[in-house]
Amino acid sequence: MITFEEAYRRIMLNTKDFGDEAVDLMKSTNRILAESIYADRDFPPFDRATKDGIAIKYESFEKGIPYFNVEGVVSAGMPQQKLIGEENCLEIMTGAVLPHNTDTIVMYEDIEIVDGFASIKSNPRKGQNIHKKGEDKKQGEVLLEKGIRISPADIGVFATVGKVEVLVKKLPKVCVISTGNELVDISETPLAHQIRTSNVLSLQTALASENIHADHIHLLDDKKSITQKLTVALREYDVLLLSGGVSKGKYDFIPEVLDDLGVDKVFHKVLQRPGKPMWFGRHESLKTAVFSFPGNPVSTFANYHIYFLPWLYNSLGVDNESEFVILDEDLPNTTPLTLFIPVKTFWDKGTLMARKIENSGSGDLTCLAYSDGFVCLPPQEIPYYRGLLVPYIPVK
Ligand SMILES: Nc1nc2c(c(=O)[nH]1)N[C@H]1C(S)=C(S)[C@@H](COP(=O)(O)OP(=O)(O)OC[C@H]3O[C@@H](n4cnc5c(N)ncnc54)[C@H](O)[C@@H]3O)O[C@H]1N2
Ligand code: MOO
Ligand SMILES: [Mg+2]
Repeated sequence: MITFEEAYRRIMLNTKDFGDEAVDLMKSTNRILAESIYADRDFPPFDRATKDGIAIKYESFEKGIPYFNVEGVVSAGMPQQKLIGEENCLEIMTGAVLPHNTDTIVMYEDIEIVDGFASIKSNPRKGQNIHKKGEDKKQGEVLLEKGIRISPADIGVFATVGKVEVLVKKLPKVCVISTGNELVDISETPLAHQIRTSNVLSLQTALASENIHADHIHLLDDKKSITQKLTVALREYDVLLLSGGVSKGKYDFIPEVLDDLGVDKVFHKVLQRPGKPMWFGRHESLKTAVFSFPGNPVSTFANYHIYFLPWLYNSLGVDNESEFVILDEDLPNTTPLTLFIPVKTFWDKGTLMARKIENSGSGDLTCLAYSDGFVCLPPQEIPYYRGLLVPYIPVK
């Protein structure tokens, strides 16, 4: 059986670029930007008033002129105006273009206007209250780098440069597949020997937060129908995420059927808990990636985060930054397995700490609802002790 590190390495050797696509900017949040965004003009594009007040020529103030004749009012949205008399002023509003022949703005709070004449009560500085053309960015400068995850703030940048559509990384077409005769729909009342399906709903929801709207197929424990449905699914999707039917049981047909259908096994079973019977493979000609997660709910959920998400991010060209937390208690690992322990994190004096969520094993799905990630503890003779920094896989 291979180690977790080896399984992870093999998964990362099988990532795939799904190409790029143009999408409406309003639908691009959380997608990965596939082009760099440049300033189409200087920012700001003109000398912009930053205060409501009057625009003057500073030289006139320096000369000691006591009253400035108000020539008119300039508002945002007006083309550039001109101060005619150098010793006069123009009232100006925030966002307006600085008029010709002016170089300084004095805000209303620092002036008094009586009968069309403004007097200045403060001591203005030459050039004050003006956001200079090109001060933020020059035309042609990179505003956003290719490869970032698009945030609402980035939408504002797209809008300001007129990017109605942006190029983003294409997402894979994903199908989540549940298996098992014991599973019934959530709308049904299960009989004593049945349970409601839950794993695939968690997976679909997790995928939705990656902007992936996955289809769902259910497979009964019957080899013939599994073969038929997987034959179609392998052709229709880029990625299959299966849950269950992958262990040693008499009805765990998945590895066998995948093999029959020509999916090349990259590995089956990993020295880890939960999630040991994990199977991963790829169909050479169809290029479908198959993640077959062990059916116990914690195993499916953990392995989605441990293997699938890093694979997805890598395929999309996103940096997969490692995260760490500090243990709030001693956690030994005397097994030969890498343990992924569900934890609840909390901040303590600026440090992110993690405390184990007690659970009765990988069938205990309620523990997932109380945790917000897994700590990763590879086999080690001495116990992991309180205060130690350990790798952390946040649940997304
Ligand atoms: N002889 C052995 N038995 C088992 C081993 C082993 O190494 N040798 N491994 C155990 C481990 S670890 C796990 S994890 C499970 C994995 O089993 P399968 O992948 O074959 O999954 P199933 O048998 O189909 O189901 C297991 C368990 O999970 C429940 N389940 C499955 N799908 C769903 C779903 N969509 N929603 C909710 N719950 C689901 C299912 O009802 C079972 O209770 O094998 C151990 N056995
Ligand atoms: O890995 Mo199983 O996931 O231990 O129950
Ligand atoms: Mg089984």
